[in-house]
Amino acid sequence: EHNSMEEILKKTVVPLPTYEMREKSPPPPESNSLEFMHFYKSLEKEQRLEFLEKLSHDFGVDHRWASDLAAKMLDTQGRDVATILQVEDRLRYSLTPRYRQLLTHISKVQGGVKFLVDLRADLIEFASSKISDSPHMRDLNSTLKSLLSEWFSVGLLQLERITWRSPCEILQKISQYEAVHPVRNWTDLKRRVGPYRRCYAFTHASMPGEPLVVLHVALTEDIANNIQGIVREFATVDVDEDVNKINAAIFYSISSTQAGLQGVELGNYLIKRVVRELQSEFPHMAQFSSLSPIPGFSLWLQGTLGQHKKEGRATELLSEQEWREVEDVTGAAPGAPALEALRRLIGTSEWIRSDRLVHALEPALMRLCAWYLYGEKRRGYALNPVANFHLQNGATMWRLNWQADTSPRGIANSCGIMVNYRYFLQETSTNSTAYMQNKVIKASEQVVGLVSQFQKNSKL
Ligand SMILES: CC(C)(COP(=O)(O)OP(=O)(O)O)[C@@H](O)C(=O)NCCC(N)=O
Repeated sequence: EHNSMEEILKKTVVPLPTYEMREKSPPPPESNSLEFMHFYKSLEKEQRLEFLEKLSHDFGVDHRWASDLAAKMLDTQGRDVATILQVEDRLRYSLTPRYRQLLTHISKVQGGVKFLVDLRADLIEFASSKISDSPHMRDLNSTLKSLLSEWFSVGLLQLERITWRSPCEILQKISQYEAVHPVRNWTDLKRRVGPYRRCYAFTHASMPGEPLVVLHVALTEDIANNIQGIVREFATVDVDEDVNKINAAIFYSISSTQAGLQGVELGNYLIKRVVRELQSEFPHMAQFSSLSPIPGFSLWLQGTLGQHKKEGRATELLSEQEWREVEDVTGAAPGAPALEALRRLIGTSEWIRSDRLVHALEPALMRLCAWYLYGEKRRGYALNPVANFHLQNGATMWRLNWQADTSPRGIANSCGIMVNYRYFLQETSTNSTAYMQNKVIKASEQVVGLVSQFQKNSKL
C-alpha cells in the first residue's frame, strides 16, 4: 500500500525542469494527472491525509537550491540591474514547490479544477480539525489557494440570474444549497425567484451547472427589519413588480457551495456584482443592505450570564429594574435564582411567550446583542462570523432589529434579533481597509448608542 503511494507520487510529480529548460520542457502526459486524480479519489480520508503529507513534505521547495541562489543573490549586490534581475528570477523559480506544476497540469484536464477545489476542501478540513498543522501542509494549502484565486477571479466568473425558468437541476441546487433560510417546498422556492425577489449565482466554465455562491435578494420599499415578511409572505407569485415600490435591495441569504473555495472571497464579489446589476435595472435604487442572522448570540448570552453569576456581577447585565421584572414574572428570588431563571427561559425560548418579559427584556437583550456583535472579538476581528464577513466587505453595522426573526430557530439562535449590515457604496472600500488593517468597526448611531449603554452598565 505504502509503496503504491510513493510510486504514484514519484511518477506523477515530475521534477521541476532546470531554469534554462523551464519553458522548453513539454508537459507530462495527461495520463499522469488522471492517474493522480483517480488514485487520490480511491483513498479513504486518513489515507488522503497521509498522501497529502507525503506530497507536501517530499515534493515541495528544494531548500538547498533556493538557499544557494539566495546566497548568490546577496553576492550580486551592486552589480548591474540586469544581472540582479536574472539572479532574482532564478531564485524566484527555485522557490516554486515541485507539486505546484502537478496542480497546474491537473487544472488542464477534464474535471481537474473541480478535483482541486475538492482536494483543498480536504486540506481545509484537515487543518481545521487540527489533525495536521504541518508547515508543509499549510504551504500546500496556500499554494493551492493562490492558484484557485487566479482561476476563480471575478473576470472569469459568470453571473447567472436564477428564475422560475431556470433548469430544474439549477433550481434544485439553489434549494439544496440554501444554508440560511431553508427552502421548504416548491411554493417557497417559486416565491424566492418570483416578483420583488432576485436570485443570482456565480458559475465557472470549469464547473458547468454548479452555482459556486448564491445570493438571495428581496426588493423592498425600505430596508427590511423582519425576515418573516420576506420568506413567509404569501405574495401572490404572479403579480407584476411595481417599480415605485422598489427602493431598496435586501440581501437576506448568501451561501457559498464549494468548501474548497473558502478564502477566495466569492461572496464579497457576488454582492458587489449584484449591486451593479440592480443599479442598472433600478437606477433610482439607493439602499443596499443585508438582513442578517446573528448565529451564536443566545449561546454567548448563556455563557455570559453564567460567568457573571459566578462573579456576582449580574447587575452589570441587567439593571435593578430589569431584574425585578424577571423576579416578578418568574417568581424567582433576587440574585442567582433570578439569573438562573433567566438563563433557563432564554435556553428554552419560553420567555417569548410572556409579553411582559418580551417587553422587559428588549432593552437589555438589544444592549447585550449590540455588545456581542461590536465588542466581542476573535484575534481582534468581530467574533460573530456573519458580522466579520460583512465588515470585511466594508459594510456598516447599521441597525439591530427586535423581533426580526420570530421563528423558533430565530428565537433560539439570537433571541429573535437580526441585524442590517448596510452597504454605503462610496464607503465600502474605506471601511473594509479600516476594518482589515486597524480592526475598526463602522457602526451607526443606534449601534454605538446601545454599546455605550452596555458599557455604562458594566463599566467595560
Ligand atoms: C458567508 C459566505 C457566503 C462567505 O463566503 P465567501 O465570500 O466565499 O468568504 P470566504 O469564505 O472566501 O472568506 C460563506 O462563509 C457561507 O456560505 N457561510 C455559511 C452561510 C452563511 N451565510 O453564513
